[in-house]
Amino acid sequence: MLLNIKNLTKRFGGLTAVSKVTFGIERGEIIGIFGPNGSGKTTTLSLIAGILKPSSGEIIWKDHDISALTPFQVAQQGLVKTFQNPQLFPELTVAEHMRIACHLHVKRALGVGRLRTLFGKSMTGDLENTLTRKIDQMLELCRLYKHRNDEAGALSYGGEKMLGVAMGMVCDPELLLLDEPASGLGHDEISNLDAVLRDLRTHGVTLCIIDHKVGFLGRLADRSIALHHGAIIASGTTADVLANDAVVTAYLGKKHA
Ligand SMILES: Nc1ncnc2c1ncn2[C@@H]1O[C@H](COP(=O)(O)OP(=O)(O)OP(=O)(O)O)[C@@H](O)[C@H]1O
Repeated sequence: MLLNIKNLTKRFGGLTAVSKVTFGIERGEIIGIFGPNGSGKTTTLSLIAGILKPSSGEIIWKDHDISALTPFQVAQQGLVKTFQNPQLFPELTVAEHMRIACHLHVKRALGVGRLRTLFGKSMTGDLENTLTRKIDQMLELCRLYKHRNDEAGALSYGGEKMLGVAMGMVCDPELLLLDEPASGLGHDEISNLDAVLRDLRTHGVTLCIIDHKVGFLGRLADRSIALHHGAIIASGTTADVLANDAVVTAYLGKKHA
């Protein structure tokens, strides 16, 4: 098991946002997390990414408990979270954002030792060229290469969200945690996202995805969990979870096509 979450609990004062959540993720899987607004999805991902600290429970990554690590230390271990709405600089280009993600997340936070791991032994030659190659590769993967010299302010909303994914990918995650990557996207943008995420998996990345879009995540995720009031109410194959009576009642409100 790549990641093992055991009895994960997060309380904000008197509110229990995440309650004894237990699930695992195998390498190469795409895991979906469903649930109505306020059910604890983002809090769960933020706990895994080290952005929040659990009130109790364990987050075991390759046999080590990472629940006390900082977000940078968690990223160093290979777990990276993207944000629902990435905060971009409108006047900087797509490539410049990627460079910021490289330098901030990789060079400064993760250290030169990690850079060597990322870019291989040849890195000692020309770091700039290596970084540029890495950035171009990730922009190609995320279908953003043709926009590399465009200012972020000129991107569509879908392009902005995809840049957030690309910036996460340049940190070379083993597990990418995606917070509502399809929210606000149109049909064509969702098809594009679907294709990109499948390519990321082929590229060797394990994915854990929150989304409200049942059709999108239903097609993509191998397995899913459904949360309600912070607790898991169903888990299993995505088709089984979406057909589960408790999920239909709590989340979907009615049977879906
Ligand atoms: N920092 C915080 N302080 C206090 N309460 C919080 C905090 N963050 C989240 N909550 C509460 O915890 C509960 C779970 O929130 P969370 O954002 O994890 O839900 P969600 O399932 O991601 O919802 P959505 O689909 O609307 O994004 C909600 O009741 C929310 O108001």
